[in-house]
Amino acid sequence: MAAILPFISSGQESVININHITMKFGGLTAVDNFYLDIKKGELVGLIGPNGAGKTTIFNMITGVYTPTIGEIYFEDVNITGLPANTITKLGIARTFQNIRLFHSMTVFENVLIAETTKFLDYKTKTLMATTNSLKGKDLFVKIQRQNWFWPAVLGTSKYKKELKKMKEDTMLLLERVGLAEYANYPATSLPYGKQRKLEIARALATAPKLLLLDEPAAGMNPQESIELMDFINQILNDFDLSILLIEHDMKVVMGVCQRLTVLDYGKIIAQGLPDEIKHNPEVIKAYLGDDAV
Ligand SMILES: Nc1ncnc2c1ncn2[C@@H]1O[C@H](COP(=O)(O)OP(=O)(O)OP(=O)(O)O)[C@@H](O)[C@H]1O
Repeated sequence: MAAILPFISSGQESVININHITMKFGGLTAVDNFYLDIKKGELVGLIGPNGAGKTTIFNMITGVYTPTIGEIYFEDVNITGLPANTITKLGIARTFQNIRLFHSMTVFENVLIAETTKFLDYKTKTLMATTNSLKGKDLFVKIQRQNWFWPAVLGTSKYKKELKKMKEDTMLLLERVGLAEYANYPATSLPYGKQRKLEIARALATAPKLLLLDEPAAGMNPQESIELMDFINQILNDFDLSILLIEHDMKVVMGVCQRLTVLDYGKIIAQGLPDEIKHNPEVIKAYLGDDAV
């Protein structure tokens, strides 16, 4: 096996430090002793064949799963096992492999609902995170009607002020990501590439410091992938972010990532710069099989 060179620290502050985490599902070890340190402003790629454990790592970072072994530190806070909504509030946002927009809402409303999560109380956030039967507008209406939250604030000047600010922030965000002209369009009427962009915009509305992107180029045509690369670079700079990117499209991975970690069967098989990874025999073997090396 080729040597795994440790990443040489740039001396910058870490945004996240993943400290040797393992995730077991019964007898299956989906992730085995995974570690990664991401610095502020970095864009790191997490790649590997299907089933390698990439999404499971996102699920551990975001609180969907608690690692069987190991710890995760976000800005020096141990977030291992914290509820997902607390982790969002601390500053980690994600997108999913399959687009998860609120279908019956407009572009504006999709971002507004994420803006509101900055203001909603714990119970409301839990409801949003756990309500599977309600979608889109129905969910929004239900949240607004909750007699343990909204009546207390509805009509008060504080609420009105906050709502006004949320709407302004939503419009500002849509302008910054180039979606303002579509604000009143139904979200699902947008072309596929723009729906992906909207999903990322919705994640940005929670003001993350770390953004996890799970296969954002999936299903995109070559032109949309090129635009996505520009967009990822733009938000990295404009929103003062760090990004961890899962992606199968190697053109996108090699085009935007500053360094890469490669997984196979839950284990790290290589870490390094894109050019080093491209020629790493272990990586070529994992993707193409023994005959390739
Ligand atoms: N909740 C779960 N229960 C049992 N097994 C699981 C669970 N979640 C994931 N796995 C298994 O863990 C392994 C890693 O899955 P994971 O989805 O993390 O891989 P991946 O690298 O993201 O794959 P892909 O590129 O296809 O999305 C797979 O064998 C998967 O079947």
